[in-house]
This record gives sequence, C-alpha cells and structure tokens, in this order.
Amino acid sequence: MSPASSQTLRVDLGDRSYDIVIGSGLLAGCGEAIRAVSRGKRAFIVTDDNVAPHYLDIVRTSLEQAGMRVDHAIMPAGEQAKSWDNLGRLLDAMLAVRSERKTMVVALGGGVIGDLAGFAASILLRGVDFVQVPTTLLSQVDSSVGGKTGINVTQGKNLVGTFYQPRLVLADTAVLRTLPVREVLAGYAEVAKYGLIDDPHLWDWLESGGGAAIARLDEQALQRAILASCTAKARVVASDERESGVRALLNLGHTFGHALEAEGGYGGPLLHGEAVAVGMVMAFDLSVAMGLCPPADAARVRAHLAAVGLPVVPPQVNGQPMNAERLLAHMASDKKVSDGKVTFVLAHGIGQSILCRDVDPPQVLQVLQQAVTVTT
Ligand SMILES: NC(=O)c1ccc[n+]([C@@H]2O[C@H](COP(=O)([O-])OP(=O)(O)OC[C@H]3O[C@@H](n4cnc5c(N)ncnc54)[C@H](O)[C@@H]3O)[C@@H](O)[C@H]2O)c1
Ligand SMILES: O=C(O)C(=O)C[C@@H](O)[C@H](O)[C@H](O)COP(=O)(O)O
Ligand SMILES: [Zn+2]
Repeated sequence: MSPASSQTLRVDLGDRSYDIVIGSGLLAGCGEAIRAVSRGKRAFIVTDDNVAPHYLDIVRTSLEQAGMRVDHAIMPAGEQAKSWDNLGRLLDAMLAVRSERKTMVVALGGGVIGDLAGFAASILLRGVDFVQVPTTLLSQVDSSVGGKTGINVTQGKNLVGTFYQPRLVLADTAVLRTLPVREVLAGYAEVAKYGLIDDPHLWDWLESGGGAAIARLDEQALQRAILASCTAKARVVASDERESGVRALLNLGHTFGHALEAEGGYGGPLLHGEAVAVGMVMAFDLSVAMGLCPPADAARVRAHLAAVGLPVVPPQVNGQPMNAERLLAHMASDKKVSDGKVTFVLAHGIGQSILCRDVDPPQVLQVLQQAVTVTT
C-alpha cells in the first residue's frame, strides 16, 4: 500500500496504539490499509462538500476493491459543522444505513471532519472504530493524532467531546495540492506551534526558509514538518493522553485563540489556525509582560508569523475592534480552568514553553487591550 517514500510513526498507547503513515499518493491504496485495521467489512466515510468532489470516489473505490461495503455522509464544509445539529444529522445518517458495531468510520477531511466524525464514532452504538484520513495541513500535523474529538457549543469551543483514539492515521501529502493557500497557512500555525513549544531547531529551520518552502508545498519540507509535528504530538499523547499535565502545552496560543474564535463566531473572520497564530503572539506578549521571556523572542514570533502571511493581531468584527473584556470572559470556559483559575501556556523563550497558573487577569486584560487597539 505505502509508496516507497512513506514513513510510519507509532502512537504508543498499549492496546490502543496505532500507526501514522505519512507519504505522497497514499489515498489510492488506502482501502487495504483500512481493511487491515477493521474488525468487519463495512466502512462509513464522513467527508465535507469541498473534499468530496476531489477525494470521495478514490477512497470509496479503494475500500470497495479491498472488499468493503461503503456508505457515506457529506457534511457542510467549515467550522460551523462542529455543532449539535450536524452531530445529530451524522448519527442519523449512520443509523439509517444500519451501521454495525464492526463498521469502520473513515474521517476524510480536515480537522472539522476529524473532530465531528471521531465524536460520532465514539458514541455510535456506544463506540465504533474510526480512522483518520486528514486532508488539510492542519489535520495532518495535529488534529488527526491524539484522539481529541468534539463540537463547539454556545458556551465555547470544543466543550463537548471525547478522548477517542483512531485505529490508523493516513496522511497523504498529495491532497494538499488542492488546499487553498489560506488553509495551508492556517495549518502552518500549528507546525510553528511545535517549534515554539520545545523544538527550537524546528523553529530555526522554519524561520530560515523552511516556512516558505512549506507554504509553497515543497514535498520534502511538507514531509519534514508533518513528521516533526506528529513525532512531537505522538510522544506527548503517549505520556499524557487525557491532558492531566504536559499535554496542555499543545494548547499554546489556544486559550487566546479559542476566545478569538468564539468572539468572532465559529466560521467567522478567523480560521482555527489563524486564531492560534494570533493567540501565540499574545501568549508571548504576556510572557514578556510577566518578565518570563526576552522581548526579542516575542518579536521574532510576531515577525515570522506575519512574514509567512498569518494574522498577528485580532481582526475587526463588523468594522469594530474586538472587545478585550469579552475576550477575557471567554477564557473562563477554557478546559484548562481548575479551581476557577486558567492555566496559561507561556514561554521562557522560543522552544521553552511552560504551564503557568499564577497569571493575573488584569495583566491578561492589558495584553488583550493592547492587541485589539492595534487593529483600530
Ligand atoms: N482534535 C484535535 O486535536 C485538533 C487539533 C487542532 C485543531 N482541531 C480542530 O480542527 C479544526 C480545523 O481544522 P482544519 O484547519 O483542517 O479546517 P477544516 O476541516 O474546516 O478544513 C479547512 C477547509 O479546507 C477544505 N478542505 C479540506 N481538505 C481539502 C483539500 N485537500 N483540498 C481542498 N479543500 C480542502 C475544507 O472543506 C474546509 O473548507 C478546528 O475545528 C479545530 O478546533 C482539532
Ligand atoms: O491535541 C491537543 O491536546 C491540542 O491541544 C491540539 C490543539 O491544536 C487543538 O486545537 C485541540 O483541539 C485543542 O484542544 P482543547 O482541549 O483546548 O479544545
Ligand atoms: Zn489547534
């Protein structure tokens, strides 16, 4: 199945361990690989209406050639698909074709489809297996690995969901050729995140041309970025699957970012990766304000993300700057809140992220106020 150039990583979770296969041109042979980890001979593909015209047939045909019966559902594209309504519709569609306990759910799409289909798989018939076939850079470097599934609700981002690991991840870099540039850059923000958390060499490479190479979809650069990100994520997930400690570092930029997404409206002005880019800049600004991080490192983060074409300040909404107090209020629903206090992911510098509970809300507010003012 795997083209000669593919690479395989393992996520080590005992009897729930699984492979991440990374390579160009994997889709055509995905049926055999999925059949090999399936308990039965049925598959249910979940995809969206942008991905379906490009890749549904090739995946369906490959699964059928591997001897599987295939059903599918096509969800609306975009962040708004991660909702109660769409979860209900998807479960109805799965039940309408009498999906069985041995049916394999195939999440064919970006992080939205992965999160939604993974959540549906985790509760359908009290849990059926699923595989991730990520089709965006963001999902190949981050969301397809680690088993976080979920939807957005009125109270906040990803607040309802499960930890539920896939049986296999197949990341075919060839599918990134049809991805809009803006989406490539949004995925790039999560790659940069891995450099900023604990891999200064990755960051140096990104800054010194690796980032530009990824943005123009250079194959070697893509594979290096996906491999580095997935290796880091697999290691963290294996040691702290349910985020009782170190996994929270993968949330760098997300406490701010999720607040920006919630305030802008899901499917609003910022894609998830864009919100993470702005959020990482804010996390570094807060680290500087708290005397934890040299200002030069925060300046490098801002300059590099801006240079590749990512936003580094919050956008305006309906011609108005975002409201800093409201952004702060959104942070109170962060999943890293305990005893009423948010644990922030801050940094001593590039590649030196830390978890910090001793953060003064007024200091956070000041960083937010400064950031929203820049947009006016
Ligand atoms: N579970 C996790 O660990 C985790 C990690 C990071 C992000 N996420 C979640 O992932 C979501 C963001 O995922 P995303 O950035 O992949 O967005 P997405 O799933 O919305 O995909 C982005 C857009 O690209 C289109 N698309 C996908 N693949 C394509 C292709 N190959 N060619 C052309 N168009 C294609 C989609 O239809 C969509 O319009 C957010 O909801 C975020 O919360 C989850
Ligand atoms: O896998 C993780 O852990 C992450 O934090 C990865 C993030 O990129 C991702 O956006 C995740 O969904 C955020 O998790 P949440 O628990 O804050 O919703
Ligand atoms: Zn993320």
